Amino acid sequence: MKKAVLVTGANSGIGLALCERLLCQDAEIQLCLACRNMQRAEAARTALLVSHSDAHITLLHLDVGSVSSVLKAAQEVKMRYNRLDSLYLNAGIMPNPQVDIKALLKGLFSSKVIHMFATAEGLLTQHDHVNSDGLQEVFATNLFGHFLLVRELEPVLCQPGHTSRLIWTSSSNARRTTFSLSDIQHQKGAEPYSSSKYASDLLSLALNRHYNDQGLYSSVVCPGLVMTNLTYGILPSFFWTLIMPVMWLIRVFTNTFTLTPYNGAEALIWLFLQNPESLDPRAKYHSLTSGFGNNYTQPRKMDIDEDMSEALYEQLLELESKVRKKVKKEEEDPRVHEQYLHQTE
Ligand SMILES: NC(=O)C1=CN([C@@H]2O[C@H](COP(=O)(O)OP(=O)(O)OC[C@H]3O[C@@H](n4cnc5c(N)ncnc54)[C@H](OP(=O)(O)O)[C@@H]3O)[C@@H](O)[C@H]2O)C=CC1
Ligand SMILES: CC(C)CCC[C@@H](C)[C@H]1CC[C@H]2C3=C(CC[C@]12C)[C@@]1(C)CCC(=O)C[C@@H]1CC3
Repeated sequence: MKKAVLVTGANSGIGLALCERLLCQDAEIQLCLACRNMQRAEAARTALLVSHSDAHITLLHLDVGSVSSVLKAAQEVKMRYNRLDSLYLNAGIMPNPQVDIKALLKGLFSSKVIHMFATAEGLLTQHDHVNSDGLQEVFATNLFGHFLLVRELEPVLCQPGHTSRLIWTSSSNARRTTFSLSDIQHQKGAEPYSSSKYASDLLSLALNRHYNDQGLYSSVVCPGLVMTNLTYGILPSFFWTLIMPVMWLIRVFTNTFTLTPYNGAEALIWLFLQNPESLDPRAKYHSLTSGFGNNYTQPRKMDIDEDMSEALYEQLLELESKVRKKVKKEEEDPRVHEQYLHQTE
């Protein structure tokens, strides 16, 4: 039976490299690229077909940061597939990032320099905003849209007698101190990216608790520091190219500077090849690249606890029920959405 695999944010960076590597692993898979921009999705499909001309690759329009788009895309997936074997929750954003140069210089001369390069702790802030659903954009894209997608796809992910897997692209930037159960959308702080990634670590644990008995398993991955559109939004690409030799040197000490999307996709591919039942729900699987350029995957325990993950899960269920009610009302009377937008302004 051909495996069906769906990848969100598949048109560039780690998502696209993952698709390429999945096709190298198993040329028979039915691969679905779920993207918000269909032109970029088509370009990615064309690029993949150059090296895998017989591959079965379909496109799906999905803006994971929009509730209505997620619901529509999920309907489409349920029509196309009886079962999904793997769902990669990879799409992600880091809007308006700012590097704290002072903290970077200070960190360079401290004993925590390696930790700083591996996690970016204390180095990065972002400016987030409210989207048209009235949600914080980073939370909506990196976490909530994906949560809603999983919930909607339950019938194709939880098939009797089969196991399916969810694989979240999290980050080493995920930090407990940036996340709060009293502000899960991170409306108040300046580190929405870190908060959303920490929330995905917590959510993965909760999903395992609630869905393992239905054959659905969830894991989280850290791809390391990878040169993609996301990192080119932090510093311009010419700067990264200029300091590439410095980064190769840093890689000798941390192994987390995977640098290329191919290397960054290592743990995502490794998980695809494992029996999901054998995986540790409390581990984050890191893509690592040695100083000699060899790739490997390493599980590391996450700083998460069951109570916090359950509390987040309950809040997400509540929010899900609210947005579903709103969508239903809007379907009945489109003016409700306009009123709602005025209220959130
Ligand atoms: N690069 C790095 O160093 C690291 C990245 N990550 C994570 O890896 C994942 C992939 O990012 P990366 O490859 O680096 O960056 P890219 O910007 O190259 O890829 C992000 C992908 O997500 C898509 N995307 C963004 N917003 C949406 C949306 N609303 N709906 C659908 N798709 C969307 C983008 O589409 P579009 O082209 O239309 O913008 C793009 O395809 C992210 O979750 C990121 O947080 C984690 C750790 C380190
Ligand atoms: C000499 C250079 C290596 C200086 C670069 C300093 C910083 C811009 C980077 C150091 C650690 C990096 C990092 C990320 C972004 C760029 C750095 C802050 C991420 C936050 C990118 C997205 C992630 O999910 C995790 C990365 C951790 C490390």
